[in-house]
Amino acid sequence: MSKKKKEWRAEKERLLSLGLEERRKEYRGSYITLDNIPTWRKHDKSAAKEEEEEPSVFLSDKVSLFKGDITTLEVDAIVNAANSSLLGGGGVDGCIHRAAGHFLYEECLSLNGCDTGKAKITCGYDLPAKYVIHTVGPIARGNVGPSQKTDLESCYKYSLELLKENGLRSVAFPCISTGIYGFPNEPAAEIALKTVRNWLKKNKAEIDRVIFCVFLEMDHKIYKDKMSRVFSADNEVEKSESAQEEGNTPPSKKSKSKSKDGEEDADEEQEEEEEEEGKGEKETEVTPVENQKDPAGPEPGGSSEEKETTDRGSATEEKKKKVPENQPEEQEEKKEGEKEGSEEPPAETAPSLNTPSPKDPAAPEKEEDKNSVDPEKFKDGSQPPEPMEMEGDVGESPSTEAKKTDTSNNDVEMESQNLDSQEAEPVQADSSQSKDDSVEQMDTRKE
Ligand SMILES: NC(=O)c1ccc[n+]([C@H]2O[C@H](COP(=O)([O-])OP(=O)(O)OC[C@H]3O[C@@H](n4cnc5c(N)ncnc54)[C@H](O)[C@@H]3O)[C@@H](O)[C@H]2O)c1
Repeated sequence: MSKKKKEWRAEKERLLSLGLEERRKEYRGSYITLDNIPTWRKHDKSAAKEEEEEPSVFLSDKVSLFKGDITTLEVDAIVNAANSSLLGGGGVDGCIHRAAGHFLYEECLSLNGCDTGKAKITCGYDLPAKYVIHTVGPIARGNVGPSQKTDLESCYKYSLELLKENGLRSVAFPCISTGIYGFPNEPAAEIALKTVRNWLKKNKAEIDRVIFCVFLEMDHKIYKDKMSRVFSADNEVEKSESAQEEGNTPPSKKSKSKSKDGEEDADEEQEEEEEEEGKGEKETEVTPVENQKDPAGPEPGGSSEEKETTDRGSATEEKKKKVPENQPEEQEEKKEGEKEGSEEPPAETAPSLNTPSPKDPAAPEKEEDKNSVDPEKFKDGSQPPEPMEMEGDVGESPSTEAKKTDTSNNDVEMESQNLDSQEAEPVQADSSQSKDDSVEQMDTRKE
């Protein structure tokens, strides 16, 4: 086994054996603990009078909206909006690779890429997150067809299933595909929220928190608006179902039609009702904990910010199944008549460049919302991840301008990687990479 392979594997094993406080000494930057990120329902409660704590049956107690840098979140896993090479790039992908350190790149190198709509898991290394789940969103370039929708939904589902399979309890998602891949923000948020809600309905006991981590003010507004409907505590499915079971709540005004769309119609009707109930403004203001580089570690019984989060070490220890190594997998047999959208993207025609994550090409500021990393927090001399230069949309830069509207993911991705290769010293092109190598960890475990 080469020295490099030994290094990342040894480092992964060492880090995953540490308890929470030990791990905190390894974080590169500041971090925000889970208990400092209020659940969506807590907002309602802070608006209304405090109710006594009771075990919540609400899905809105399982989700949060957070605006800021995903690399600061101390959760079991953060999701990376990666490209099919898994070898870094720009946007949130570049940010995560920079904050995690070079071991992340080394482990990703061993994964042999990832197909669109699928997901793979690695250690988080220098990140406050224990793991990184890398998923590859669809390239939409502003237009959304059925296959893009299916692929984006699949990113969330595969990531959540990987989380569950590895006994992890908290996860943060960025706005997958809405940056350089050009998936329109509003429909992407709709897909993200509904997919997570539908998954949570069936897996409530398996997870403590899903954080929607937005970076742009535009996404913050979209998610606030939609979450006030999709996860409004007054309209939780459990509450209405249990109330109806007790027979003390009339069925909703519009009976939930079980049309061929089944849940879809019911959800839409429920949303119309919720719409009439208005929208609440929800703000999430949390202050990151300065990185605990002090070998003495935080003072025992430190401020609430240093308060033990759910001790991920023990909680995860109890629940954790050993994170399976990413094993190369047999090429999935293509099933006859597979429905559109679940088609595997065509194998990459050209070799992918195993390019170390390039520095982000300077890109015009996309939104008034600046990088949410506040220099104040790093006055102790620790370095924040390099400020994210928002990447222009693929459509904005002539070199990656799609030549036709139905360019497949691979062409556009290759264009953006070519863009990279102009930036970074190209590594030996790995022409051996083929779709056969692409690995779906989750299916491995199912077998
Ligand atoms: N030159 C390149 O290869 C290149 C350039 C730019 C982006 N990328 C990246 O973009 C492709 C994926 O496109 P995408 O639209 O799914 O991802 P993306 O372009 O990273 O955008 C996804 C979302 O993440 C947001 N975001 C950016 N930084 C952070 C952060 N620190 N914390 C939380 N959210 C953040 C961003 O505002 C957007 O809403 C991949 O190739 C990936 O490498 C690559």
